[in-house]
Parts: sequence; C-alpha cells; structure tokens
Amino acid sequence: MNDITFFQRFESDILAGRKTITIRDESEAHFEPGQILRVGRYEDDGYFCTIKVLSVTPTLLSVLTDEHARQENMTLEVLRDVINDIYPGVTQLYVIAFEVVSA
Ligand SMILES: CC(=O)Nc1ccn([C@@H]2O[C@H](CO)[C@@H](O)[C@H]2O)c(=O)n1
Repeated sequence: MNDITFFQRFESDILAGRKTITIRDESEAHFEPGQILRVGRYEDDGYFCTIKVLSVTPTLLSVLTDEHARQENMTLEVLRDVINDIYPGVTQLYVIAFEVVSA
C-alpha cells in the first residue's frame, strides 16, 4: 500500500528532484516531518518512489509565491490553475516539502 499519491504526469519531475513540494488540502495535512512515505501514481496506485517529509506548513491559495511555483517546477499561474482544478473552492492549503530517499 502507498501512503500518498501523485498524478502520473509529475512522476518524472519528482524522481529528478525538480518537484520538491506538494500542496494539499486538510485531508492530507496529517503528515509529520521525518515520516517516510511510499509514493504511488494516482491513476493506478503503482509505487514509484519513497520520500521523507521535511515539513508541513499551512498556507493560503492567496499567498502562494513564485518560490512555491519554482519548487513545483511550474509557473505560479499554472500552479494556481492546477490547485483550483484539484481543490475547487478550497483556500486553506498545506505545503508538504519532501525529498526522495529511494526509487
Ligand atoms: C488525490 C490528489 O489530491 N492528488 C494530488 C494532489 C496534488 N498533486 C500535486 O500537488 C501539487 C499542488 O497541488 C501539484 O503539483 C498537484 O498536481 C498531485 O500530484 N496529486
């Protein structure tokens, strides 16, 4: 069983270290720094790597910055669109910073 999933289109960025955060809603705000998580693809739940959680930081959609976008390997405009698609109407978000520990 995997502990967290990502859309398949982000797999290569995660494995290459180009995507080092994920921004989630309340339902995934329970992770703790130091936790080791098995990571799967959302589409088929296939395992693709193991990450270590570095931090979990509450944030708001309205205060996302270019620095968040850089850590997602996308522009801020695209990041806002992605979040609006996944979490329509949600303003309270959590930035989960992580590093890949094995793949
Ligand atoms: C079931 C479910 O919620 N899955 C998610 C949720 C979010 N994300 C990515 O995190 C960043 C900010 O949201 C963006 O890169 C998102 O695409 C993801 O890959 N998979």
